Amino acid sequence: MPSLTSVAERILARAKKLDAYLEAQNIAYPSFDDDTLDQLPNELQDERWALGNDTNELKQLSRGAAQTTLDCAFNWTDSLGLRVVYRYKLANAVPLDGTASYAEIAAASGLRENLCQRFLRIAMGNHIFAEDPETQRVRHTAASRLLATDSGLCDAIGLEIDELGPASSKQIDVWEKYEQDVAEPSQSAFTMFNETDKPIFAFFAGKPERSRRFGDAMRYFTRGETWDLRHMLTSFNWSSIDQPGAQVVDIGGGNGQISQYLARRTTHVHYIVQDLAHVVSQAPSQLPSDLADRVEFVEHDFFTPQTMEPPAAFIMRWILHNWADKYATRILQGLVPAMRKGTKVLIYEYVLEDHPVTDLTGRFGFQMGSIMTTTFNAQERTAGEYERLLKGADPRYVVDAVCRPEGSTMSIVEVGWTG
Ligand SMILES: C[S@@+](CC[C@H](N)C(=O)[O-])C[C@H]1O[C@@H](n2cnc3c(N)ncnc32)[C@H](O)[C@@H]1O
Repeated sequence: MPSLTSVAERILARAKKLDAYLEAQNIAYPSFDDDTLDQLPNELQDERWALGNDTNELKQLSRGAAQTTLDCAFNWTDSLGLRVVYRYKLANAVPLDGTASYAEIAAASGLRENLCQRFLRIAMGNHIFAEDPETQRVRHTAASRLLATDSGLCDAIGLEIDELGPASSKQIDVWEKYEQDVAEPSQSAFTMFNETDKPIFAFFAGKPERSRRFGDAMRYFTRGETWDLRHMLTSFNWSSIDQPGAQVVDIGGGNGQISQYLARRTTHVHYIVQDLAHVVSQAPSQLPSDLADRVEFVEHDFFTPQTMEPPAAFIMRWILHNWADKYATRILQGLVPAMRKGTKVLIYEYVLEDHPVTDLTGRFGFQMGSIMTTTFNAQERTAGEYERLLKGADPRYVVDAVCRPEGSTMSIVEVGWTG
């Protein structure tokens, strides 16, 4: 194990690099009032996240085994503080460039003054809001200001703290009531918590605001460079299938976002977006008219066998991770009647590392996995788990490559067919 000093020196070297850039560009050092590190160029953003990872390591080493584990156990109190802030819209009760007393925040939010004070002070422990030591008036920090001004961030936080986090409290009850390999989306922690037997999206059908928040939160989480669809282009050789007459089937393709993107970057391929009737009936109205002859929407339930001629490829983004192995197997078996030698299945998913990850940025996949379990009784998978899933669905499936391009969150599992 490196000495504390050597970890600290790594941190110092990274901090110096960031400071040097800020100084050269005349940008202020970051503070809890002004998150200037967002202005770093892409190549230094990696350095910034590495600084956070090293700092977290030093923090855990210095707090020690017992206290670090207790910190983990006490996380729920921070979550509760943030949930109170979110639910009572306390960020909107403080002027963006001024201050408010606890009594004023209480009057604006409807939360009792003593509760405002107690829970805002919990949030302040994480530099979400600050209190003037003399007047005890509350002002914004960079974080609390974002809660008042960035609706995407607010929805992302709301989904985690007010929807999925509370639902996860039922996870162990689900295993005890059903079985540990429960596969039904209608028997998830989410459904048990919400006292429904409807899977999440059917449940949301009667709840437009929760449904909107879910959609907007997903858009927030998947914005930015590492999610950019351009990574799809470098993770597979599209020119190998871009021939006259070629067809690509976008399984559960929703509004056809992936197919539209690929249609603009390939010349010949015709894209068939398959989805359920209610999606397929709406999606074509959002299709740009210049893509009308390249992208087609067809109703197809992916649990039923394909009846079309073998296409050049099937693509699936964010499909298999929503389903337990039992159902993911059926989805893959549904493709079999349209598989021939040369047909590809391109699974575009987060592919989980097959070892524990301790750095803060790399833990994302495991967090996603917990979300899939709580919500659908599903999971993220490692490359080995995809391989086993495919072989179990049909031994003629073969994993040709797993490619995660530099800078990409997502990977393509490229699957062939031995015939
Ligand atoms: C998480 S979304 C992914 C959408 C799209 N692939 C994308 O990456 O933007 C899952 C999609 O699967 C579709 N879906 C769910 N059950 C389905 C089924 N039985 N047959 C076909 N599509 C289904 C949903 O309507 C939704 O469009």
